[in-house]
Amino acid sequence: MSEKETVQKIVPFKASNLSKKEQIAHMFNDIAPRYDFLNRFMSLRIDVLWRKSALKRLKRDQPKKMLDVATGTGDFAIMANKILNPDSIIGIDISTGMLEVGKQKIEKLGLTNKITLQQGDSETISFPDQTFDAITVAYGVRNFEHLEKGLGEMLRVLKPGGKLVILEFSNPTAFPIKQLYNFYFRYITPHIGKMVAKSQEAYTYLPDSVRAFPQGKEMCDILTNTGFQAVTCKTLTFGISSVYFATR
Ligand SMILES: C[S@@+](CC[C@H](N)C(=O)[O-])C[C@H]1O[C@@H](n2cnc3c(N)ncnc32)[C@H](O)[C@@H]1O
Repeated sequence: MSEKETVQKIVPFKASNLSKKEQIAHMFNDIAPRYDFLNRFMSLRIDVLWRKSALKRLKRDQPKKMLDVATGTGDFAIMANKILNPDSIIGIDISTGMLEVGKQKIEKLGLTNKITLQQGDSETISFPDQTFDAITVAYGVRNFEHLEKGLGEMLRVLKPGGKLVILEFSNPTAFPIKQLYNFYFRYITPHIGKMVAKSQEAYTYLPDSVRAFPQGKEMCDILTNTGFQAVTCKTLTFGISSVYFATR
């Protein structure tokens, strides 16, 4: 079985008959109210630095029309607006619970004229070909039911020369970070998830899916085979996260 097939089989609710996509939507609906807090708490706010580092790469491209795929509660879209100041950003996600939290944040920030969140599936993006100057995805691609389908759709809606930025967890390889990270992810995160978000499944699914997800060269090859060009990967903080850049 290839890595790709393995990650598709990793689901949050092992006894459920629902598809991976349905389970993912349910899981994120459940944890939506606590999602932002847990992100900051569990990463000791380092995720904010990773997000900034990923988005800064788009500065020289000055994208005007942006799409944030798997936008969740909109954090990446909100930061993209601040750093890149495009004309508009559309965020799509399959979880209505996450979108609801995001919409409230955007309204409070007075950004409804710039950022629009709407329900949408990365595997069937409801925009015409060549619509966007740049597409961003933070911690989303690992959750897709069909990774290549999602990547193919992003390629389709990007303008020629348009840029894709993917931020995703990866597995550190160096001693002792690898050992500390594995211990934290395997034994601590599920308990924090259970206590705070009342969902041990979500925070057990997190390390399981990260472990199985293609990363580094393997992920670059998948992007290249999908049709992206100039694909590069940069690891962040000992390889705990990775950013992939690609051009249509
Ligand atoms: C870990 S959250 C990331 C949210 C946000 N991008 C962030 O950086 O905080 C993953 C998100 O991916 C969404 N997702 C998973 N599969 C999706 C799909 N096929 N299409 C759109 N969104 C999807 C989930 O609903 C969830 O909100």
